[in-house]
Amino acid sequence: MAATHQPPAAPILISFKGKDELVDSLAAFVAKASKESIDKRGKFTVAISGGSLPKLLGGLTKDPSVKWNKWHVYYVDERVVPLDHPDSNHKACVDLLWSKVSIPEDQIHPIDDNLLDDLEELSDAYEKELIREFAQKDSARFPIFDLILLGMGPDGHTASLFPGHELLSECDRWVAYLEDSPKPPPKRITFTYPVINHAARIVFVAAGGEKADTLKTVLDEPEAGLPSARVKPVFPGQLYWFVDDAAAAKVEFPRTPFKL
Ligand SMILES: O=C(O)[C@H](O)[C@@H](O)[C@H](O)[C@H](O)COP(=O)(O)O
Repeated sequence: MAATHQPPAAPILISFKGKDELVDSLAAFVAKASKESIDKRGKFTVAISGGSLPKLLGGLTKDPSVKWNKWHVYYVDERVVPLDHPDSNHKACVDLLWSKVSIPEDQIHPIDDNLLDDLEELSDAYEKELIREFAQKDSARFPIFDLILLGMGPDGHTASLFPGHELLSECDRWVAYLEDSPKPPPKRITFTYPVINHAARIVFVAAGGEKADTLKTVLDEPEAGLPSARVKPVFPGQLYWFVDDAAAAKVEFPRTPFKL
């Protein structure tokens, strides 16, 4: 189809004075994305990474307009630990987000923590969760999430896709595993680039001066190929960067004013 041959749209960089402004605007953006999807298709499919992201999404839980019962939630990457372990991304999201809102339990999709001893099975099982949600109604080769939310590590990694790792070139699987993550814990599963890049909207969220050098490299020198710079939405998807001024301090890439 002609549409898929279009080059990816340029990222949209939005920088906020401080974290509070970032949190409020991110909440408003996600609430709007959720409303648009629910109005159009009756549901909102979203995938979330770990790290500081669940906390930065906290503003959403105060928005009474969000129809949580239409949300279908997945994890972009997950640490291979029990679901009640302090390192679990699911646990962080439950504690900071899902325990405060009313998403039906069967619409929140954590990893199967009966399979922690077999990473191949664990990642296959998670891939099957995605197939159940996405593959029945259309024969698309990859899932198309309404929204994927990502963080970025100081080495430029995103999800559990790390610099120099062989998973950077994984193009067939939807969900892959690794046992050698440089960021602890070492065992993780992760969406691959094709899944991330097929989302309708991809939003990176990064705050704090310790991300300034990496953000500059990702946005001003994408050819350096850091994992976060390899996130390039397939047309007509759109990539956004929601950052604070501290993270954007060194970036020359043009900012776009925030508007809903
Ligand atoms: O589970 C994880 O470790 C991640 O999904 C990872 O990719 C994270 O999003 C970044 O490392 C940013 O983490 P911070 O937001 O905490 O810097």
